[in-house]
Amino acid sequence: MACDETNCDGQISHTFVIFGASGDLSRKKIYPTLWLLYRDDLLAKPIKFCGYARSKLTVENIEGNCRQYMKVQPNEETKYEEFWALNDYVIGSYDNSSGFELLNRQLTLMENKNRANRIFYLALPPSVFEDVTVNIKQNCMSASGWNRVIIEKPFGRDAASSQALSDHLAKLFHEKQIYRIDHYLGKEMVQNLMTIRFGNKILNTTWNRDNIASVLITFKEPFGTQGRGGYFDAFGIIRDVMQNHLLQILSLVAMEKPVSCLPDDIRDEKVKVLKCIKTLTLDDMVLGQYVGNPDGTTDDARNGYLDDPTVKNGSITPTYALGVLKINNERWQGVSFILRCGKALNERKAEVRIQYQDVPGDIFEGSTKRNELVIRVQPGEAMYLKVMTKSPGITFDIEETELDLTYAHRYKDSYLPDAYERLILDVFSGSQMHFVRSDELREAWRIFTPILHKIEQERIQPITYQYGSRGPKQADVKCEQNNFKYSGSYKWPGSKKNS
Ligand SMILES: NC(=O)C1=CN([C@@H]2O[C@H](COP(=O)(O)OP(=O)(O)OC[C@H]3O[C@@H](n4cnc5c(N)ncnc54)[C@H](OP(=O)(O)O)[C@@H]3O)[C@@H](O)[C@H]2O)C=CC1
Ligand SMILES: O=C1O[C@H](COP(=O)(O)O)[C@@H](O)[C@H](O)[C@H]1O
Repeated sequence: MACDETNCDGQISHTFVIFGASGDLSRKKIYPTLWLLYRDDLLAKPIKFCGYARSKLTVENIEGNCRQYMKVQPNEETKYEEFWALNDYVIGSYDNSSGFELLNRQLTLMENKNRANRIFYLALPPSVFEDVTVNIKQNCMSASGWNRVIIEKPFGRDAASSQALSDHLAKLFHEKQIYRIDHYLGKEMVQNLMTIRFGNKILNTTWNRDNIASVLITFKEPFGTQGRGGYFDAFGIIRDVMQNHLLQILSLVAMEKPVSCLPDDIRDEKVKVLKCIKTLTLDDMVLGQYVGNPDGTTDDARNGYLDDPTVKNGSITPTYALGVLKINNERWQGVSFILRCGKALNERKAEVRIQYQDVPGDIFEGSTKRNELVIRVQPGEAMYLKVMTKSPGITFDIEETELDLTYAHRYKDSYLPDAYERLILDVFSGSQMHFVRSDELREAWRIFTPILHKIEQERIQPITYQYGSRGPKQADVKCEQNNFKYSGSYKWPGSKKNS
């Protein structure tokens, strides 16, 4: 009898198959994550791993490719060898069933004819998703255990292509078998958003249009395409970061309280809030593209986006985008949710900034500043609330300070696993809480598709900004117009920016 998602527990072996085992993602993320989970005894046992790709490689070659990304302490060498001894590799193409038949024979051998659960990780470009999933379904499904398929973004490039992919997958697998990874959902502070909101009366009761002026959600990276702009140029920053990572954060910040912490209760609320968001228009956006900084100290910094030889001549693909989203519901009407993301900026940072309204009836002669709750996703997980206080000593002056929860101080001995570690473990345990459901995806594309088409069809020129800068100045203006105030007065001891 074939197993569904619920009737196959008990003593059973597990096999993790990595499609695209020769590639960048596998080398940098998937194998290193599997090793860490294995090292920490977090994976179900017995377990085997099997890579699959077109390249003529061996397990030893794959280990060599991954080595620099594998965190191995000197006393872990024996276990590390044990891990690789559980690995196998099959060579085959993605569009031809013979490779998959061979893979299935190999998996059956590895599983020693035991009952087995299988996880298939597609670390592959989207161009081969369809062929590979059809071939998995036809040739590689375990008949004696459950089967789960992990898919990496991009999940399409607009509403129609994403729907086509969803329809294709739905013909092959149940939604319960499909794990669409958005790795931001595996980050500590993103997972913390639900607790911050619904576990704190003091925050939860102020979490609305009566108290909050604006919400700013930011992603910044301090490097450009580094000569690998080919993929990026076909997608751009809106598809690469805003439509998925930032919108996922927004939905967790803005959704109503779910009826429970069960995955589908949470995802139901995320879908509901996304449905309240109107599609974006050009007026809601600022688009940018970086140019080289002649004084830059590296080649990457001296080169602009268009200098990357893998980027099309005259490309208008944005490398920076700001979008203002409005949520038309009772809680949020009138509050701007500003999403900003960019490459080749001045720093690496991902954060959520909840800016409260000005104090009404101010008695401090205009010297109060807005409260701001900052949830810093990276680098250095932290949450701090900017508050006003009387300056210490013989004075009645007031000043800004903070209630500060810096993880590196408060949770010195805690291990914060990488997003992929959490998410892959979730797949083993069958929790889809931190994965994207097909209706969430549909809503996300509904919001962004019209503006993406307009930018591309009308060739909307992005504003240029210099590599290493904060992005186009127009972005700050748009923030101000949407009730985000930057006072520039906040001081954080030891911060270079403010010293
Ligand atoms: N626990 C901790 O580790 C804590 C650390 N700090 C540190 O203190 C420093 C300052 O705190 P922060 O919360 O950033 O406060 P700021 O008030 O200095 O910055 C607030 C926001 O304004 C943006 N900004 C900067 N310049 C301008 C400008 N000219 N016009 C409009 N917006 C601007 C900032 O960066 P941008 O727009 O470029 O993204 C940021 O989003 C940070 O480095 C922070 O990490 C503070 C508290 C606790
Ligand atoms: O999904 C993506 O995310 C990375 C940034 O991930 P992070 O965990 O390092 O913040 C980004 O570089 C890439 O362009 C994008 O596709």
